[in-house]
Amino acid sequence: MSYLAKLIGSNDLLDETDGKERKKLIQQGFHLQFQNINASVVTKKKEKKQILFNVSGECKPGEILAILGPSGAGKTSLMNILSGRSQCSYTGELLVDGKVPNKSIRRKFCYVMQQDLFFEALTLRETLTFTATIRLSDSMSQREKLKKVDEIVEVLGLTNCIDTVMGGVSMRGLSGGEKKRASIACELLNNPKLMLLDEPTTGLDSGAATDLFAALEEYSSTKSLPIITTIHQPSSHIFSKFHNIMLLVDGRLGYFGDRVHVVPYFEKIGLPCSANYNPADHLLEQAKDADAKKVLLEAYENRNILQTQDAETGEETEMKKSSSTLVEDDEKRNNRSNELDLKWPTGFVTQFLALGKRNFKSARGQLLSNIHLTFTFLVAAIASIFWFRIPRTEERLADRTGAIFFIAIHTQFNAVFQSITSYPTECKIINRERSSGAYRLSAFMMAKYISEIPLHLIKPVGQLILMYWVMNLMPSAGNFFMWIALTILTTISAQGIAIFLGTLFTDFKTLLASTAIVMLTNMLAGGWFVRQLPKAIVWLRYLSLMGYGFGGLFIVEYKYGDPLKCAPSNETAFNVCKTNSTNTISGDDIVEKQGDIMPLWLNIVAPIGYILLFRILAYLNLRFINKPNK
Ligand SMILES: Nc1ncnc2c1ncn2[C@@H]1O[C@H](COP(=O)(O)OP(=O)(O)OP(=O)(O)O)[C@@H](O)[C@H]1O
Repeated sequence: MSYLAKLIGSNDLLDETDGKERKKLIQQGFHLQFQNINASVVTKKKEKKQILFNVSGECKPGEILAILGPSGAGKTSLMNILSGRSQCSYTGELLVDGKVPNKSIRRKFCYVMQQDLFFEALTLRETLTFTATIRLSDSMSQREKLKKVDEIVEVLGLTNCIDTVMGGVSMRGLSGGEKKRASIACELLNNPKLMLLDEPTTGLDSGAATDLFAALEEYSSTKSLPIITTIHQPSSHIFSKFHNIMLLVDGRLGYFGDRVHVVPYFEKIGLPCSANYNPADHLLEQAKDADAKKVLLEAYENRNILQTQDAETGEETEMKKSSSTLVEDDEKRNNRSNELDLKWPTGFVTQFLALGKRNFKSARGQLLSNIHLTFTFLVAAIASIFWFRIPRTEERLADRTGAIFFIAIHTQFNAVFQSITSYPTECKIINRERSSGAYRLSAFMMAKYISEIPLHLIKPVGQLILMYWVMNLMPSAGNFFMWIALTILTTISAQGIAIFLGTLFTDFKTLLASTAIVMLTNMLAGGWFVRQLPKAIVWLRYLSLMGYGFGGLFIVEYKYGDPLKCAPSNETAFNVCKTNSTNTISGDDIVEKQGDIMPLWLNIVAPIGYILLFRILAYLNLRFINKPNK
């Protein structure tokens, strides 16, 4: 039995759970109607470009609507608008069961986008388990959720690759077709009431594509689920599964109506399709041909399919009644997206734990990869060679201070740049998940802040353990543990800067450039390279995390360490060496000579402030400014 046949046979897939007693319900899907959708984008040259022109249509429960059209016709743009995730500006009307959809209705839309996005290092099982844990109601036990995962895996034919990593740019994993099915599986776990599929056959061979649509057709009719799909070149077999066809030609409607009427319609307008020729191919050829396009658009302008259909059924839809008054614009849409809706499928704790687990697994693969561990060890080894067993003497004071500064800046640069490298893919996935209302932002942020900390600490602490003894830093347990504590503090606070910048700049090149500028300023203001900052920017010293990191280590090493042996009296830079009979320089003298070193308490309190400040700023930025499209 093919996986599609099994899918058809699975009655459980969309069952709702009601407390202890699980009732099998036939899922009644939504009736989606849209009218006069006009959309435009602003090009790089700052010109407004209209990409959709008065596009109208509908999809009833249990029907499959296929949106066809040549590349660039506007199919994906329309799908983005219907799913509520469009970034372009648009006007028009969209109704679900006769009402403007709110956030909780939109959460029941599932949208399988063209690009499959996953955390590369997670296996398919981990990915689906995460989705089930977070998207299926808390009233289901984890065992039931896992059972559902198994069912979906089986019906979608993914059993053989369940323990394969998802893969992506940096590692190989699932094939394209498997990833597409994995995307569908993730969405099915959300018990959708409307399915939107953008090019679901990409990466599938013709047999698998046919199977997929056979299943979708059956699925749609048994669950009364409306499915809207874009598709490039369906075979005639797949074409026969569609109930309605929408043909887009340069953003305009070339045809919208019943699939069985499409061939007679084309014949009627003078664009006949040869017998035994795939109607889908014919439609696309006409939509590309300059002369045929004109005929198509003119013919369609003089016809209103919705009205024709209504005339056939004798019904007047609410959409038609309200079309002249209910025109949705960007402002209304934004207001609507701010509506308070507390109906999350799962509670904060479930979301926090699941997100923390996923984040940990995903970051572990990246932060503790062999290449990173080798790099960490090599840096520690090279630094240890350069600063090998520095004697506690005045002659080597500059070298010892240089080693302290190196450790302070290396810890921070490492924490920041390692954090930002994962953002480009991570941000896209998270925006997509937030758009579909998968979890609370607060649960995500808390999970991100906490789950990654141990991973971020392993390398700097490991490096420090090696370098501390080889470099001959103050040989006392108290000092050593203070160094470890300060390194942990510096790492966590630097990670906060990276998280904030990552939420601020979504484009990776901009993120990289701005991080470099922030870190350079941070370093220059830190009091090592420039001792006397110009008056106008002296305040930067108080913002420099590098300065606090360096200052803390400096005080612990000198002030709370053994004194240094003086240089010969004709070479010493310390007056105390000329008068002091012990021939040593105390930590206080060194701190005083260095100048511009903040007290230890401030070097601890300020990074703690950074930890909180940048994490709060990152949350507020994602909450109110860099919001995903709803
Ligand atoms: N942000 C944007 N800036 C400029 N042009 C855009 C933008 N988004 C979409 N477009 C343009 O809008 C038109 C429709 O794009 P869309 O991706 O919807 O087409 P499509 O039919 O889905 O194409 P394909 O089948 O190749 O995916 C194209 O001409 C595209 O270049």
